[in-house]
Amino acid sequence: MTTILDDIIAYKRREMTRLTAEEKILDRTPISLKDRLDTAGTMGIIGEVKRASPSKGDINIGMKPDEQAEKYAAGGADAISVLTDAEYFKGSMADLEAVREVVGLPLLNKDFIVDERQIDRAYRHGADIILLIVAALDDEMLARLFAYASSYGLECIVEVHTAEEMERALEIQPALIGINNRNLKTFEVDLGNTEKLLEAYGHHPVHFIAESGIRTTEDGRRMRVAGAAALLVGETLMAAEDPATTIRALKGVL
Ligand SMILES: O=C(O)c1ccccc1NCC(=O)[C@H](O)[C@H](O)COP(=O)(O)O
Repeated sequence: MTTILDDIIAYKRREMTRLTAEEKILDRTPISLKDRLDTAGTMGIIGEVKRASPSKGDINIGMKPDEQAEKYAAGGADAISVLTDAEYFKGSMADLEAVREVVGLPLLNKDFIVDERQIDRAYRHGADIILLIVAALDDEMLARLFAYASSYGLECIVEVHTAEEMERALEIQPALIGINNRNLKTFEVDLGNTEKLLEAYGHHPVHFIAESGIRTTEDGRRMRVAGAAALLVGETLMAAEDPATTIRALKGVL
């Protein structure tokens, strides 16, 4: 049986055939999230701009990504994540650009990367960080895309959900590893996943980012105690009346 992740990746491969390779031009230095987390005294927060998702359907289709990101920045977010996939998340590269226009924070192009051309595009549209989902890539492709992103100075959040994926991620020695609490096959969310994986792997010299399902300051505290350096928060901030206050509360969890 195919999963939603299989469907998304198949769609991405088809989408890539419409993207042409462009000359690689290095005309800016990406902003580092790693450097920021190296010196952060509080929990790092990556606020996500998310219009819709496969698990929730429409979240806030009509929101203005630049205004949403400004609210996150006002609350002290350490980075902004923008979902750019159109088919499943109703995002776009225009959303990423709109956010780039208004914030000077590290900017994550959150998409399902299977091809170098997506990395060219991320850099051109102002991203500082890309996401590499271990479950979507074989070892050779993971290493190749990681090296290609690094050649632009882009950082990678290497995303894992299982111990096996963690082992594969550590092989390429990334500075940032995202642990997804959402099972992308079943959509089940379990914060215990970050706790379990950090108990086994938290000693590695990596900034671990707890992703998905963070709703309350108690959730944030759990992730901090487990050893997470940062939280990636989407739906909770999209639903918050005052996202800046929610971010301040999450930053202060310990
Ligand atoms: O959010 C989904 O439904 C989803 C489904 C399939 C693949 C990826 C998905 N989400 C991407 C993410 O990683 C989350 O948007 C991110 O971690 C924030 O999660 P949340 O705070 O629960 O919105």
